[in-house]
Amino acid sequence: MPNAPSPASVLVVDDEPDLRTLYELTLLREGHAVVAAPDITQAREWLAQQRFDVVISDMRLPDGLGLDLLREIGDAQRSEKCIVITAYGSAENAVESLKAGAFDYLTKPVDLKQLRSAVTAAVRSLRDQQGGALNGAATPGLPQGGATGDVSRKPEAPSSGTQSLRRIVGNSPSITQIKSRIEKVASSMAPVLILGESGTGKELVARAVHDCSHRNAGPFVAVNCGAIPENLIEAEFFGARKGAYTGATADREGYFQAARGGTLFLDEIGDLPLAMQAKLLRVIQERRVRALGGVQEEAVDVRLVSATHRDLGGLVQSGQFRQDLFYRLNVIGLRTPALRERRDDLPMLVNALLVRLCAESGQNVPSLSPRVLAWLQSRELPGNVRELENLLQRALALSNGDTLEPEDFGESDDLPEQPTQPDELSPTSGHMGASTASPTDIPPDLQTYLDEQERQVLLKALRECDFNRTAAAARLGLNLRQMRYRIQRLGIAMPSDDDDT
Ligand SMILES: Nc1ncnc2c1ncn2[C@@H]1O[C@H](COP(=O)(O)OP(=O)(O)OP(=O)(O)O)[C@@H](O)[C@H]1O
Repeated sequence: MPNAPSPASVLVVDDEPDLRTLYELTLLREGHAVVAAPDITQAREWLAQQRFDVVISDMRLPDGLGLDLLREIGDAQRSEKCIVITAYGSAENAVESLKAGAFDYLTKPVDLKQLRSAVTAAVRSLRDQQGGALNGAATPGLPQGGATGDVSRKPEAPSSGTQSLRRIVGNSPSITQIKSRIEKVASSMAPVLILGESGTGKELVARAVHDCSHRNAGPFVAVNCGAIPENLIEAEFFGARKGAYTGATADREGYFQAARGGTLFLDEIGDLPLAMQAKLLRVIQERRVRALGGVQEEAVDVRLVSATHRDLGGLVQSGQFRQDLFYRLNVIGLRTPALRERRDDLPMLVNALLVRLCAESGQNVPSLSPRVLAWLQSRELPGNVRELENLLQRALALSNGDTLEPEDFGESDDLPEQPTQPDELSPTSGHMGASTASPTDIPPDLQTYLDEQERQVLLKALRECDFNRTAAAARLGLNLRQMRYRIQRLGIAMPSDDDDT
């Protein structure tokens, strides 16, 4: 991605006069307007007078920590993007700064190229949040003394980000929460670790983090750490020079180089061999990589997002995963919920997956027999959304009508009995029409609509009572006989015929 810097106002805080001058000159040469302070007290004075785009602060200052300044800026809900400079090897400070809201950190001795690109990235992120408008404070020539707009508003995701977030289907609190976390954390450089069972959408979330960030015009490189042969892993990650190993007939880039200016998604990070974990840690600490067989190191400008379905904390305990790497990767933690934790999202997910699958295969979207939904609701689906997607794909392939029936799923053993009541949604009502119709819509078939509502309520009660009919009946103010009758009439599949399973 081209790094054309947009002029910005920068405050540099460092107690070493030579370094201060070096940073100032470097940034002035980029066209930024720079002021400098030797300590926190003077930095506060500058901040009281005007708003900056970026604040670069050393961690250790004569009258306090750069982290304190960072926290003050955060507490005051100011818009400045902060970059903290930490001593080499002080991983804790860097992680703490990112957790406290720093946009990025640099390690001493500061590489000037990295300084320039960190500032450019910070300015771009700020401009994205401000809707791309270069306002008054962005113009060099300080002081401005004015506000740069409403800093407390939520950063708005760029349009690719909005689309990416829309792809994460669901209305349950856990999904709403993860989407708003993605928007919040996207703008910084802090590493993100996504934990969740297989098929819960970890890659979707990783992509949304990238698409919502100012790096979205850069590449998103996804790597499955468990799928690379151990002897090739270093070359795959860091690149290799010609002749570095048998078969390396030309220089080649690694994932880190390919993701330059963008995001590197390390999927199944729990499967990374220990030797490679040490090398990855070094790259994160030093922000530089050296290709296999290469002499020179090169700076990397990559945001890391990792994911695993494994219990990473447990792997740390058993010595299979380095604690220091875990700490580095887990600056921001996100958790994708299992499908069983958000059963109410199932109709919406089925709907969205059917639309997507049919669009991909050029099919018309079929209607869905309500028995299908009841059947799906009663299944455990340990493979989560991916399993649901596979089931629907198979049903689409097997079905030869306009309506998907449980029989199309090819697993007749545990299918509910065909109810005697007409329970099919008319194709004109659209698939899922009855279950998703809002109460203010007039349903095309009142009985079907009411049955579907009743089915949803019964299923919810049954699930909450672990499919114990007696308990679920009590919750609903019914007796057991009434409950059994309704279960049978609505064709709800139960895990067992026993009343008190
Ligand atoms: N919330 C969701 N909304 C829509 N589709 C989803 C959602 N979650 C997952 N999917 C779909 O399910 C499939 C699996 O998702 P994804 O690959 O992101 O899961 P994962 O957690 O990374 O799985 P694994 O751990 O096995 O790699 C994809 O086709 C994805 O589009």
